[in-house]
Amino acid sequence: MPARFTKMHGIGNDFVIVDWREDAGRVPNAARIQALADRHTGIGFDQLISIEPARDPSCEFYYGIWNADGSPSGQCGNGVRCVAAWLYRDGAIARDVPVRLESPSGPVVVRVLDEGTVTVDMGEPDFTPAHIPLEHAAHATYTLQVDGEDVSFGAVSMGNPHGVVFVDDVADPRVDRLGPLLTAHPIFPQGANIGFVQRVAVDRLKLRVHERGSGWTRACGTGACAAAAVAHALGLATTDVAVELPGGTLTISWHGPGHSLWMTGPAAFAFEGEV
Ligand SMILES: N[C@H](CCC[C@H](N)C(=O)O)C(=O)O
Repeated sequence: MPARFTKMHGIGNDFVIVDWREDAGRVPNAARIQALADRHTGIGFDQLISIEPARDPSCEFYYGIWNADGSPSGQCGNGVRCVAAWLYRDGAIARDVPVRLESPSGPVVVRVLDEGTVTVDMGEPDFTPAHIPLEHAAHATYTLQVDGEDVSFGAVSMGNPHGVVFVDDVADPRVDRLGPLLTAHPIFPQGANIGFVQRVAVDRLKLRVHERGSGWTRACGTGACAAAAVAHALGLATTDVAVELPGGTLTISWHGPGHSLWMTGPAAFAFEGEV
């Protein structure tokens, strides 16, 4: 039986959204996800995202997240903005009202500002190594020998694992080499999304992310959150930061430990389809 889907993106990080509200608890086959994610022989996407009935009674809906390689994830920042926009267009949630949605790593709160803009309370960044997870004692920054050079990075969980490397120029070819090596490094037992941050100003960062399970993407919402959180924690960025990714800019606001981190940005519809 053909299945309907909606193709969406958050500043170029692209998704297939499937409505499984009548179909709770499906666990999609990794090989099937890989086939659909293929940009030549499938639909093509960075992540598959399902909309399902909430398991947590305090939440309105649950959303599942799978990378292009079929691996699951605990959070997707650009994706949850698209889920909110999808539910708003469907009439399932209202505009300008905080709505709790349940991710695999726990609840977040979304608010649809207008058809194409969503703000999200992403919860508090978690720097505890065991929660990232990261195989190391807790430090402000970590240093690894990678590809014959010392690489320093910050590490944080936004519900999924992130490493954050500060560089002088995100266009440096060294970045292309280090991304996959760090994503797969054993210090991250579940892999990691690796962001390379160029500090343009105290309130403006340039960012490229090599995503676990999907590779280089045009944007990574949790990656923007992680970059802003690590930069703020290291005293390199203020509380309100514009994060410029290849696909566009996100606004991140974080007032430090004990506070939620807010992410605001676009969500766009591309097309509907059946597969
Ligand atoms: N690749 C990520 C999931 C998608 C994150 C990204 N697309 C975002 O917008 O946060 C992981 O395996 O944790």
